Amino acid sequence: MRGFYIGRFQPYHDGHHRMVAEIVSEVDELVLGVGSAGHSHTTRDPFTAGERVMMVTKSVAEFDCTTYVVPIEDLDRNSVWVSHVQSMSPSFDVGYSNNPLVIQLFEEAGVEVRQSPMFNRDVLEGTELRDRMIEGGEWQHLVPDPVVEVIDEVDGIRRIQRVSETDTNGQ
Ligand SMILES: Nc1ncnc2c1ncn2[C@@H]1O[C@H](COP(=O)(O)OP(=O)(O)OP(=O)(O)O)[C@@H](O)[C@H]1O
Ligand SMILES: NC(=O)c1ccc[n+]([C@@H]2O[C@H](COP(=O)(O)O)[C@@H](O)[C@H]2O)c1
Repeated sequence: MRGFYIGRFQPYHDGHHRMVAEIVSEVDELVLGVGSAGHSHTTRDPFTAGERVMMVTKSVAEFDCTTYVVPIEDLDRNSVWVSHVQSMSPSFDVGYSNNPLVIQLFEEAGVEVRQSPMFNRDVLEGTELRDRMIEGGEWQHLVPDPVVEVIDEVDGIRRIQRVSETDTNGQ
Protein backbone atom coordinates (compact mmCIF):
# COMPACT_ATOMS: atom_id res chain seq x y z
CA MET A 1 0.00 0.00 0.00
CA ARG A 2 1.20 3.49 -0.85
CA GLY A 3 0.33 6.55 1.28
CA PHE A 4 0.32 10.25 0.42
CA TYR A 5 0.98 13.09 2.89
CA ILE A 6 1.07 16.73 1.83
CA GLY A 7 2.20 19.81 3.70
CA ARG A 8 3.79 23.16 2.99
CA PHE A 9 6.66 22.14 5.30
CA GLN A 10 7.75 25.74 5.93
CA PRO A 11 9.84 24.33 7.55
CA TYR A 12 9.55 20.51 7.96
CA HIS A 13 9.42 20.05 11.76
CA ASP A 14 9.24 17.34 14.45
CA GLY A 15 5.40 17.29 14.32
CA HIS A 16 5.54 16.36 10.63
CA HIS A 17 8.32 13.88 11.39
CA ARG A 18 6.29 12.17 14.13
CA MET A 19 3.39 11.89 11.70
CA VAL A 20 5.66 10.40 9.01
CA ALA A 21 7.00 7.91 11.57
CA GLU A 22 3.45 6.70 12.17
CA ILE A 23 2.57 6.62 8.47
CA VAL A 24 5.59 4.51 7.50
CA SER A 25 4.49 1.89 10.03
CA GLU A 26 1.24 1.51 8.04
CA VAL A 27 2.37 1.71 4.40
CA ASP A 28 4.85 0.04 2.05
CA GLU A 29 5.74 3.25 0.22
CA LEU A 30 5.14 6.93 0.91
CA VAL A 31 4.65 9.99 -1.29
CA LEU A 32 5.43 13.27 0.44
CA GLY A 33 3.83 16.20 -1.38
CA VAL A 34 5.57 19.54 -0.96
CA GLY A 35 2.55 21.83 -1.22
CA SER A 36 2.38 25.44 -2.44
CA ALA A 37 5.51 24.60 -4.40
CA GLY A 38 5.58 27.92 -6.24
CA HIS A 39 5.68 29.93 -3.02
CA SER A 40 8.93 31.15 -1.47
CA HIS A 41 10.67 34.22 -0.07
CA THR A 42 7.74 35.39 2.07
CA THR A 43 7.29 35.38 5.83
CA ARG A 44 4.69 32.58 5.58
CA ASP A 45 6.53 30.62 2.88
CA PRO A 46 10.22 31.42 3.17
CA PHE A 47 11.72 28.30 1.60
CA THR A 48 11.66 27.20 -2.05
CA ALA A 49 10.22 23.87 -3.17
CA GLY A 50 13.76 22.64 -3.82
CA GLU A 51 14.92 23.60 -0.33
CA ARG A 52 11.92 21.83 1.20
CA VAL A 53 12.62 18.77 -0.97
CA MET A 54 16.09 18.68 0.59
CA MET A 55 14.73 19.07 4.16
CA VAL A 56 12.22 16.27 3.71
CA THR A 57 14.41 13.88 1.71
CA LYS A 58 17.30 14.07 4.17
CA SER A 59 15.00 13.77 7.21
CA VAL A 60 13.08 10.70 6.04
CA ALA A 61 16.28 8.88 5.09
CA GLU A 62 16.26 7.44 8.62
CA PHE A 63 13.09 5.45 7.86
CA ASP A 64 13.22 2.15 5.99
CA CYS A 65 10.51 3.15 3.52
CA THR A 66 10.74 4.06 -0.15
CA THR A 67 9.68 7.71 -0.24
CA TYR A 68 8.95 9.88 -3.26
CA VAL A 69 9.08 13.64 -2.65
CA VAL A 70 6.90 15.51 -5.14
CA PRO A 71 6.50 19.31 -5.34
CA ILE A 72 2.89 20.31 -6.01
CA GLU A 73 1.85 23.83 -7.01
CA ASP A 74 -1.42 25.38 -5.85
CA LEU A 75 -4.42 25.73 -8.16
CA ASP A 76 -7.12 28.41 -8.13
CA ARG A 77 -9.79 25.70 -8.30
CA ASN A 78 -10.25 23.56 -5.19
CA SER A 79 -12.80 21.37 -6.96
CA VAL A 80 -10.15 19.81 -9.23
CA TRP A 81 -7.20 19.93 -6.83
CA VAL A 82 -7.25 16.18 -6.06
CA SER A 83 -7.03 15.38 -9.79
CA HIS A 84 -4.11 17.79 -10.02
CA VAL A 85 -2.39 16.03 -7.10
CA GLN A 86 -3.03 12.62 -8.65
CA SER A 87 -1.57 13.80 -11.96
CA MET A 88 1.69 14.80 -10.24
CA SER A 89 2.12 11.91 -7.80
CA PRO A 90 2.79 8.19 -7.98
CA SER A 91 -0.62 6.58 -7.46
CA PHE A 92 -1.62 6.19 -3.81
CA ASP A 93 -4.22 4.26 -1.84
CA VAL A 94 -4.67 6.48 1.21
CA GLY A 95 -4.14 10.15 2.00
CA TYR A 96 -2.88 11.40 5.36
CA SER A 97 -3.73 14.90 6.56
CA ASN A 98 -4.94 16.90 9.54
CA ASN A 99 -5.91 19.83 7.30
CA PRO A 100 -9.75 20.13 7.12
CA LEU A 101 -9.77 21.41 3.51
CA VAL A 102 -7.47 18.63 2.32
CA ILE A 103 -9.59 16.04 4.16
CA GLN A 104 -12.78 17.42 2.61
CA LEU A 105 -11.38 17.47 -0.92
CA PHE A 106 -9.95 13.93 -0.67
CA GLU A 107 -13.19 12.55 0.75
CA GLU A 108 -15.29 14.20 -1.97
CA ALA A 109 -12.97 12.62 -4.55
CA GLY A 110 -13.45 9.19 -2.95
CA VAL A 111 -9.94 8.95 -1.51
CA GLU A 112 -9.62 7.36 1.94
CA VAL A 113 -8.10 9.84 4.43
CA ARG A 114 -6.47 9.09 7.75
CA GLN A 115 -5.67 11.66 10.42
CA SER A 116 -3.09 11.60 13.17
CA PRO A 117 -3.00 13.26 16.59
CA MET A 118 -1.40 16.72 16.70
CA PHE A 119 1.95 16.30 18.46
CA ASN A 120 3.06 19.00 20.90
CA ARG A 121 1.18 21.54 18.81
CA ASP A 122 1.91 24.47 21.16
CA VAL A 123 5.45 24.56 19.72
CA LEU A 124 5.41 22.15 16.76
CA GLU A 125 3.72 24.55 14.36
CA GLY A 126 5.33 26.17 11.30
CA THR A 127 4.06 29.61 12.28
CA GLU A 128 5.66 29.33 15.74
CA LEU A 129 8.97 28.17 14.27
CA ARG A 130 9.06 30.99 11.72
CA ASP A 131 8.31 33.54 14.47
CA ARG A 132 11.25 32.18 16.46
CA MET A 133 13.51 32.41 13.39
CA ILE A 134 12.51 36.02 12.78
CA GLU A 135 12.98 36.98 16.44
CA GLY A 136 16.32 35.17 16.80
CA GLY A 137 14.85 32.55 19.16
CA GLU A 138 15.56 28.84 19.59
CA TRP A 139 13.99 26.63 16.91
CA GLN A 140 16.73 24.12 16.10
CA HIS A 141 15.59 21.57 18.71
CA LEU A 142 12.11 21.45 17.13
CA VAL A 143 13.19 20.13 13.70
CA PRO A 144 15.15 17.07 12.52
CA ASP A 145 18.92 17.73 12.35
CA PRO A 146 19.05 17.71 8.51
CA VAL A 147 16.58 20.63 8.46
CA VAL A 148 18.98 22.72 10.55
CA GLU A 149 21.73 21.90 8.04
CA VAL A 150 19.63 22.81 4.99
CA ILE A 151 18.48 26.12 6.50
CA ASP A 152 22.09 26.89 7.35
CA GLU A 153 23.23 25.94 3.81
CA VAL A 154 20.74 28.34 2.18
CA ASP A 155 21.26 31.12 4.76
CA GLY A 156 17.57 30.77 5.54
CA ILE A 157 17.47 32.72 8.79
CA ARG A 158 18.89 35.82 7.17
CA ARG A 159 16.35 35.41 4.36
CA ILE A 160 13.26 35.12 6.58
CA GLN A 161 14.44 38.00 8.74
CA ARG A 162 14.96 40.18 5.67
CA VAL A 163 11.65 39.36 3.93
CA SER A 164 9.78 39.98 7.18
CA GLU A 165 11.11 43.52 7.46
CA THR A 166 8.72 46.36 6.74
CA ASP A 167 9.71 48.88 4.11
CA THR A 168 10.36 51.87 6.36
CA ASN A 169 10.64 54.34 3.46
CA GLY A 170 6.85 54.42 3.39
CA GLN A 171 6.83 54.44 -0.42
N1 LIG B 1 2.53 19.12 15.47
C1 LIG B 1 1.90 18.42 14.52
N2 LIG B 1 1.49 17.15 14.75
C2 LIG B 1 0.83 16.44 13.79
N3 LIG B 1 0.53 16.93 12.57
C3 LIG B 1 0.91 18.18 12.29
C4 LIG B 1 1.62 18.99 13.23
N4 LIG B 1 1.86 20.19 12.67
C5 LIG B 1 1.32 20.14 11.44
N5 LIG B 1 0.75 18.95 11.21
C6 LIG B 1 0.04 18.52 10.01
O1 LIG B 1 0.97 18.39 8.95
C7 LIG B 1 0.36 18.81 7.73
C8 LIG B 1 1.20 19.88 7.09
O2 LIG B 1 1.20 20.99 7.95
P1 LIG B 1 1.91 22.37 7.61
O3 LIG B 1 3.06 22.15 6.69
O4 LIG B 1 0.90 23.41 7.26
O5 LIG B 1 2.52 22.70 9.04
P2 LIG B 1 2.02 23.65 10.16
O6 LIG B 1 2.87 23.36 11.34
O7 LIG B 1 0.53 23.55 10.33
O8 LIG B 1 2.49 25.04 9.55
P3 LIG B 1 1.88 26.51 9.39
O9 LIG B 1 1.82 27.09 10.77
O10 LIG B 1 2.89 27.12 8.49
O11 LIG B 1 0.51 26.34 8.73
C9 LIG B 1 -1.07 19.26 8.07
O12 LIG B 1 -1.94 18.15 7.87
C10 LIG B 1 -0.95 19.59 9.52
O13 LIG B 1 -2.20 19.49 10.21
N1 LIG C 1 -6.63 24.52 -4.56
C1 LIG C 1 -5.43 24.24 -4.10
O1 LIG C 1 -4.41 24.56 -4.69
C2 LIG C 1 -5.25 23.50 -2.80
C3 LIG C 1 -6.32 22.93 -2.12
C4 LIG C 1 -6.03 22.25 -0.94
C5 LIG C 1 -4.75 22.18 -0.44
N2 LIG C 1 -3.77 22.78 -1.15
C6 LIG C 1 -2.37 22.75 -0.66
O2 LIG C 1 -2.09 21.59 0.03
C7 LIG C 1 -1.16 21.88 1.05
C8 LIG C 1 -1.77 21.42 2.33
O3 LIG C 1 -0.81 21.49 3.27
P1 LIG C 1 -1.02 22.15 4.71
O4 LIG C 1 -1.79 21.13 5.46
O5 LIG C 1 0.37 22.34 5.11
O6 LIG C 1 -1.78 23.45 4.52
C9 LIG C 1 -0.88 23.39 1.01
O7 LIG C 1 0.27 23.63 0.25
C10 LIG C 1 -2.11 23.90 0.30
O8 LIG C 1 -1.89 25.11 -0.43
C11 LIG C 1 -3.97 23.41 -2.30
